[in-house]
Amino acid sequence: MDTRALSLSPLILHSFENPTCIPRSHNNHHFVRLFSSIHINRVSKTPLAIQNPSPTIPTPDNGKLTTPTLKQLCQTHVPDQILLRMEEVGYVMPTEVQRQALPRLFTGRDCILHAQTGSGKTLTYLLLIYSIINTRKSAVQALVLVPTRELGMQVTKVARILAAKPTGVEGEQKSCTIMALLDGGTLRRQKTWFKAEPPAVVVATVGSLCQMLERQLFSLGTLRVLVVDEVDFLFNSSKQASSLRKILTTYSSCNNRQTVFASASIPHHNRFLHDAVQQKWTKRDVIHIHVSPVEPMPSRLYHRFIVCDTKRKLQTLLSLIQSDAPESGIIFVGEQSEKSKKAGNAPSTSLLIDFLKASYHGSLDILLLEDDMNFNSRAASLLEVRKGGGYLLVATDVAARGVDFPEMTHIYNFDLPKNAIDYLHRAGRTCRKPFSDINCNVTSIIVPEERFVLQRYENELMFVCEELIP
Ligand SMILES: Nc1ncnc2c1ncn2[C@@H]1O[C@H](COP(=O)(O)OP(=O)(O)OP(=O)(O)O)[C@@H](O)[C@H]1O
Repeated sequence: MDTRALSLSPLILHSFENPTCIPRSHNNHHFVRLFSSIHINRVSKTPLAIQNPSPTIPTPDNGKLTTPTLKQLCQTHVPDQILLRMEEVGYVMPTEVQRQALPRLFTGRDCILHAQTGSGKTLTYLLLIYSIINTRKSAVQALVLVPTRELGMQVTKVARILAAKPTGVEGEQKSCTIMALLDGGTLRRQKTWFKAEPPAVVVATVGSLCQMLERQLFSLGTLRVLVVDEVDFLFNSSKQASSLRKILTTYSSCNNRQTVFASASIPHHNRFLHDAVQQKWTKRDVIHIHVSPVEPMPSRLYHRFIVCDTKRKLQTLLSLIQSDAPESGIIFVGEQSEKSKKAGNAPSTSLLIDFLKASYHGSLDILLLEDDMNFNSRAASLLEVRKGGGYLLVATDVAARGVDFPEMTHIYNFDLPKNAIDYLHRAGRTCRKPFSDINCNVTSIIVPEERFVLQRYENELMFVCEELIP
């Protein structure tokens, strides 16, 4: 998968329009900033090189141009109660994706939201949802599709935080109801809820939603906004892709709804845009908002690797943790193969947990999150993580997509991810505080034969990995 060729295409078009701006190096930060806000209408193949696409507004006192606050960006679109709440929980200035996307989303255009991990895509689409739904109407008006239960719980939580009544606001205004319809939940309660009064917003995993739709427990006929988060992951999943297609075309129509696809990675995005229109998943004038196309990972993220032989990997990891002294860290481990399971071997996650419990004497708690755990144990691990206080989370890629761990400072790839996209999402569990200047680290522990694999990821994602000498 050559992600680089595709993510560079906007640059090539822009450089063509402005021959004096052709960059010398893709790692040049000035260049990255200069080109961070280019938009291309790929369907009509019309390059729209917009340097500053969202409004800058004059301040009343001195007439200088300044960046609008989130509230100013949303003011005439999102209800005041949500805006008050948004500021109350600390969302004051927009992140780059919010600044670029919100004015366009409020015009009703379908959109592909393509921006770095931790850049604030969730708040972007939730503000769109709140700008559209009518809380007095008793119907499902917005649907957010997510790949995992963990991400669904997180999105539901943020949506409910925003919908809660702001402090000091009196009155009986009806607040927005948000239902989580996620794998591993019991659908009985949701069935009763649907019958009594349908929620305005549903956050769902594809499997659970389809079960409800197939049993005709509700329909998507009243849908006004459909968001597909981690869209590339969902379309890549053999279990979920065909159901997702059905939701996009059979159960609902793109003419009745505004559709948003979001992810930090949309490989072959030109092709995806083309397909989205052809298959009628979106309307023809869908826009692609691509923030930082030449810097797909946050610039505060430092990438390192250390080479050792397989037998020394555990000891090397321990030495790294001791010298880094992370506030919190995730140790990513590959999933156990079916062959290894059949042979009765213990999974690497268990071996690692046992090793750390025996050899690590620091202050961090050691936790586990993997696919094979039941949903309750997974939720318990996440709850511990969210309490804060410092932990080392041993995890498979179930923790790599979308999950927000704001306090995370270090990622360790005990096993290399399978591809560059997985590297990007694992790395993206750090550097998740917009406007912070704290640097974070991703360290891969590799055997000599894996150096070329990591090199390939560096080329595809355009980052430099520094070697640590043991
Ligand atoms: N305007 C803002 N001001 C302050 N914090 C923000 C703002 N917008 C988002 N955040 C915070 O930034 C963090 C990352 O946001 P979010 O989870 O939406 O990232 P994302 O773009 O969806 O990342 P990923 O691609 O990894 O899913 C969250 O902790 C969120 O609360």
